[in-house]
Amino acid sequence: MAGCGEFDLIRQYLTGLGADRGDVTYGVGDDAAITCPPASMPAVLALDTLVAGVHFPQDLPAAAVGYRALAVNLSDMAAMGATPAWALLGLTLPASDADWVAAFAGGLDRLARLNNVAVVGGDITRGPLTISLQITGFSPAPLRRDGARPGDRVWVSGRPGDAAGGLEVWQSAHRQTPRWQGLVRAFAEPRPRIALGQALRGIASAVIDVSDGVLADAGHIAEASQVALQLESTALQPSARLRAWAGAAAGQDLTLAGGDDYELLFTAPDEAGPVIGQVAGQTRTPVRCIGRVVRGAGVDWGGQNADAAARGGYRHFD
Ligand SMILES: Nc1ncnc2c1ncn2[C@@H]1O[C@H](COP(=O)(O)OP(=O)(O)O)[C@@H](O)[C@H]1O
Ligand SMILES: Cc1ncc(C[n+]2csc(CCOP(=O)(O)OP(=O)(O)O)c2C)c(N)n1
Ligand SMILES: [Mg+2]
Repeated sequence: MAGCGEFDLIRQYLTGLGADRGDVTYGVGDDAAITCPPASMPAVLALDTLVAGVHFPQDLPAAAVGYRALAVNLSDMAAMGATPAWALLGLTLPASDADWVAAFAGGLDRLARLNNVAVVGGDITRGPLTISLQITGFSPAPLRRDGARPGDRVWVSGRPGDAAGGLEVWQSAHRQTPRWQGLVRAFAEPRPRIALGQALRGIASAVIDVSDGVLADAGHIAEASQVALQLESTALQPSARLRAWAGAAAGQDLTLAGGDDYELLFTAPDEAGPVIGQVAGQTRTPVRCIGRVVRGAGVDWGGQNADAAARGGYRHFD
């Protein structure tokens, strides 16, 4: 790709991505970005890395890769009840492919603008295709995963399992089949639940985003909060479209342990039920009550200990 060295790529495709924010004094172009954090507001910081072949198929369209790189980080902001502000982008590319970078930047830019996030800097290197994105947000009262109490109800947004089903569709001969495009979109374009996360401040006792699978991430709340989560089998059934794709049994497994959902799993006191219903309406986010918090440890699903099943959740080194 003639004329497309590192600095050309940065100048042409990676400068000024996302929203124009008044609190960015200096973005791309110097050794570091300069921003102005709001006075005495807690900052919330996260970083997630996507590796080709591990977090997304090598041949996923570049725009979807850019979108997902930000979406998974926005999901961490959502789980903390934070408002995202600034992102740093670490891009490792096997070759200087200007078309790929342009499409990648387009997908990232679209979601960044929708969420008022400015990409203020980053780094670009040669190597196996990998995207690392660091995000900073702010929250007057960040939510955590360690506050679940016995008696609380457990809730989840959206339809866990659809994204893992969508990845299966993409990796099959049915990638383009119109009938399965809803599942493919659930994987390629997850909708980070930023509005829901912010609205849950002062309501939820614990929140986590579901990246590894519902059972595995429920286990993280249980462990951090030193409680047990009892999940109802009837409330965690595969969606109709996932059942149509995968069948009942495999659809159930994907729902519990597929991962890649980027939905919010949260707990809240029993009496918060009506206000959670209002929040769901106001933020236009489907939420369902899927169980309750009790004394003890671990996760149980439909009366069975789900710790073994949760190990089906994604682990990089097992
Ligand atoms: N290389 C690392 N160095 C320091 N902290 C890390 C590292 N990797 C992960 N963590 C921290 O471990 C915690 C769990 O990380 P992770 O499982 O990736 O969370 P999430 O699913 O929310 O992305 C987070 O607080 C994260 O910041
Ligand atoms: C090609 C491909 N294979 C498998 C998966 C499934 N997968 C890979 S990583 C992962 C879990 C989430 O990744 P992780 O790095 O643990 O994210 P984090 O919890 O840090 O947000 C899942 C479900 C995928 N997304 N893409
Ligand atoms: Mg992570």
